[in-house]
Amino acid sequence: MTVAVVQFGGSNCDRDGVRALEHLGIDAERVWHEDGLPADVEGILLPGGFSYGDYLRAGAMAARAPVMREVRAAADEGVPVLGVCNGAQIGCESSLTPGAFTTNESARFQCEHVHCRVERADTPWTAAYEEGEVLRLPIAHAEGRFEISEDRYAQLEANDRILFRYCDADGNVTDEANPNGSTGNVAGLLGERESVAVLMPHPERATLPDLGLTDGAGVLYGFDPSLRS
Ligand SMILES: NC(=O)CC[C@H](N)C(=O)O
Repeated sequence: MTVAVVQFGGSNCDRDGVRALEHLGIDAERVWHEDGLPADVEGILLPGGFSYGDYLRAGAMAARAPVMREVRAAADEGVPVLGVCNGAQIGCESSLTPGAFTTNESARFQCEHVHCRVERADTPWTAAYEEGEVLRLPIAHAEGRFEISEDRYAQLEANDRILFRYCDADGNVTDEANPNGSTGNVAGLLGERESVAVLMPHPERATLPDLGLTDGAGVLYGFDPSLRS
């Protein structure tokens, strides 16, 4: 299993992604977007950062890079694709996942630890957890507010595509526990296939024990569930 961590100009979590994946025993390599995906790619991580300086809208320009056509084709074949933070913004901008990530309610960049509730534990990205489990994860974004029209939100819920919601330490999904004003406290969601997911919190920054938090490792095991203990 080799995961391609796709680096755009301005990505800054690509190395963190590789380190976290390798810590879990998952082979990973950084791939410069202009070089295209390796032919034998088995997983794709769209890492966090500030691709193209977040100009226009965060993720908007990277979403239009030619490599994203390859990412879409791989996703359609069932290759697991995970977008983290700026990667989540790229995922929504390229319609791998519905909705959009826009400016935080605070209109500020927020770098803090939050709680997230696992909404379903029967997907590759969440099978390491219990449904309702509360995770402690870092966020670091200025444009993390998930927005979607009312009817598409209803569809998301009806199709059970919400993976994580911001919550308090006891798992209550409240306005106070919503760090950025996201619709429905949504912190992560699935694409059309369960093998495609995006989330704003950073699982790769909560995997290496030296960093203090390890709750994110379960998400990364989505690339290779056989390694999960
Ligand atoms: N950590 C990141 O990926 C940053 C996300 C994005 N550039 C923002 O500030 O919204």
